Amino acid sequence: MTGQFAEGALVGVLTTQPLGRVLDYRAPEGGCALGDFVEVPLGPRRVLGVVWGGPQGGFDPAKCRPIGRVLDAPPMRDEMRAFLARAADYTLTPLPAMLRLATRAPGLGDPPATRRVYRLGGDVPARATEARLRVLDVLRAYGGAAVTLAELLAEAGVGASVVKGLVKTGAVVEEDAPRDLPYPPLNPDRQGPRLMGDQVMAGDALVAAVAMGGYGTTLLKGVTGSGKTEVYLEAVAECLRQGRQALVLLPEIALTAEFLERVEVRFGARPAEWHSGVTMTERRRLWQMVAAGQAGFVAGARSALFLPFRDLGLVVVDEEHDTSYKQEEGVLYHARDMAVLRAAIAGCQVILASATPSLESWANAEAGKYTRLDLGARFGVAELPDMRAIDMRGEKLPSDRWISEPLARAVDARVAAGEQALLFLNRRGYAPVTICRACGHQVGCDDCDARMVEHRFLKRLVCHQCGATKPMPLACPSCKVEGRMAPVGPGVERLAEEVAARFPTARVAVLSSDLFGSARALKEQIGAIAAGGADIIIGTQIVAKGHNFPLLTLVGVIDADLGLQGSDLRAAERTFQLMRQVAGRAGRRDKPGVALLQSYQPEHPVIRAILGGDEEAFWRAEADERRIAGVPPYGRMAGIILSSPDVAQVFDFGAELARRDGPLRRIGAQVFGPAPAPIARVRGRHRVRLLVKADKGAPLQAALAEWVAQLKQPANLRLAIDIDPQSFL
Ligand SMILES: Nc1ncnc2c1ncn2[C@@H]1O[C@H](COP(=O)(O)OP(=O)(O)OP(=O)(O)O)[C@@H](O)[C@H]1O
Ligand SMILES: [Zn+2]
Repeated sequence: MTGQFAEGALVGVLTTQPLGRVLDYRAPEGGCALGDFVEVPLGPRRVLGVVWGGPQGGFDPAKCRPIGRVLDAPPMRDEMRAFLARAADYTLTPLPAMLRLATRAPGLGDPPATRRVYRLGGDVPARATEARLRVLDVLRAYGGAAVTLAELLAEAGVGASVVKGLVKTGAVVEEDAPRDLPYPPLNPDRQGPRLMGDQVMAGDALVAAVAMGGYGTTLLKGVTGSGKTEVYLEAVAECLRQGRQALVLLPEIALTAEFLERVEVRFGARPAEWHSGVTMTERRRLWQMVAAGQAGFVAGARSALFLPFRDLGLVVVDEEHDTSYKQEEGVLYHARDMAVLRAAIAGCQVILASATPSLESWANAEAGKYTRLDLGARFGVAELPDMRAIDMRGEKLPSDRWISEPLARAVDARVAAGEQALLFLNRRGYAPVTICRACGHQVGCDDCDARMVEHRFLKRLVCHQCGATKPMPLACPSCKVEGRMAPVGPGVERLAEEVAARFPTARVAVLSSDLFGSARALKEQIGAIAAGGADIIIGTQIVAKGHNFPLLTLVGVIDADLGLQGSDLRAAERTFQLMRQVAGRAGRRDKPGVALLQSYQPEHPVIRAILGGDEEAFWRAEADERRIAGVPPYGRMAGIILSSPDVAQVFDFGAELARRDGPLRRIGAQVFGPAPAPIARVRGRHRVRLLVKADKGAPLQAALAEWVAQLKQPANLRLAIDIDPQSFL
């Protein structure tokens, strides 16, 4: 049988250690097979690996050590190995780093067993100390889910004795639960909402594609509130009927309960969840069940793409334009692109859903590579919001106020009518800049080339680059004059002050990722707002991401010009997407909605396009510009980010790279730079960027690999290659 290695035979093992190559070992007693998860000795340690193929050679066979043991986990399938290898090639990532993404669950090889877990009991403790209440709060937040002691202690911030005390009183139940229970099955044949209008045709087309099997990508473009979710859930239903597995990627799965609830209504059970907020116990269970084919439907963050599906039949990338699909640290990959790659290898369907697709996907549909389905109207009686600009040049606001009179009056009217208004400002914290009124000094981060942002809620200044914080200085750090430090510009916290003063009787909620201790708390707040728990919502971009606030009828954008500054090639596209998404939160039920955009340049072509609503015209114009400039999606790019504590070294290395551009020139590619990165220093490391541009068909990765391999990197210099960069910071 292929893939079987008899005891003592040489085999190649890929480990998760950063060694850059596959190592040879001897098959253990009983032999091993291709794809087996194994534990191998590496120096004094034992590390996780996968049997990757035959021996690599180049080692003294006499010195090859035997594999420690074959783990009791379903072997990695050929398809997954091919996916990791292709993704590694595409992103120029070493394979061990890819394998780490695919093994992010604890205790992979542990035999099925029980573990001690804790959950809420019935009794109320007689003595309710603050620590005890915290424990109960955490357990309540997890609903019925069981939690390990370590997780419980960490989340509640208490000692083990507190939990043990609660177990004695009966308020907390301690039990041995079997690990890795299968997920409740979903019933695809339950009656879902009946599709209407355009939805019928789109749903039928998607169901047919899934039923036929094989690879294909569909761009499901539907205006906000058109029911894209209901439509793609029909494709999920068909996938489940076929007995295959479906994966839905969502940008903020940790934040929204609504999606899970809708799935439960449709299929009678919730999907399995995979994201950073999921407990380790649940992660392990999900990983195992996905591999065993006993989790039919997974809803997850981008990293769910690396789960070991046994029979993947459908991948949905919801809000496919969302910038969070690009991982900007560690392995630099775009989940949308990797979803398409994975599906092509697995032979399954992909649905990219959005009201405002990325230009990449739009162009792929234009070129006929993707099928395109359109939902042109909102579901039911709901209509798209009326969008208008408020010309801020005529408003003459004092420097510490940001809400214009027309917007304030509109808010008043909505609140008086018992409806909700959303004020959108994409800036966390209280004020983006703290300045000394005596000397003009702006408070910066000690380790980064960035200004510190005041967060009044935290009572600290925070660096949004490295996370460092410091107290607000009383005296200016530069001129030492006291009492003259002042905030400049608005963040959501400062806007909340203005709102409280201007609308004293309204109930105000601020939604910003940093104002909540956990994703769970933020999720609860979003649910409470949807249920009518606030009159005025102030939010950063997290409110733009696919939430349904049924009572919301007015969206006010505080600064519609914010994203238009800067030279990012996607500035226009991003602003267009964000504005139309935020506006799309208004008027999703029976009452019509309005979106008011405060702008100092209402005649700017992008603002005009946003208001005009002719989306196809906008994409066509944007596409033409990019085509002429030869930039993505009509040309290829790679960003090279060099960083080092030594500023001269990093510039010298960059200059040397630029000089030795032979491998790039051979494929007709050009290199620009080196230039200081827009954020020229982070965590004490100086950052320099180069940009490589090539024609669409050019073999960019191979040339890049050859190019950077010409130079030996100094030990303290880091080089990252960002294929198809989304960020240029
Ligand atoms: N066929 C239908 N029957 C009943 N309700 C529907 C139907 N289609 C859509 N809806 C409802 O309309 C609302 C909007 O649908 P949905 O959230 O799927 O839209 P969307 O296109 O994903 O919007 P967005 O892009 O703004 O996130 C939801 O409350 C949904 O339950
Ligand atoms: Zn910093």
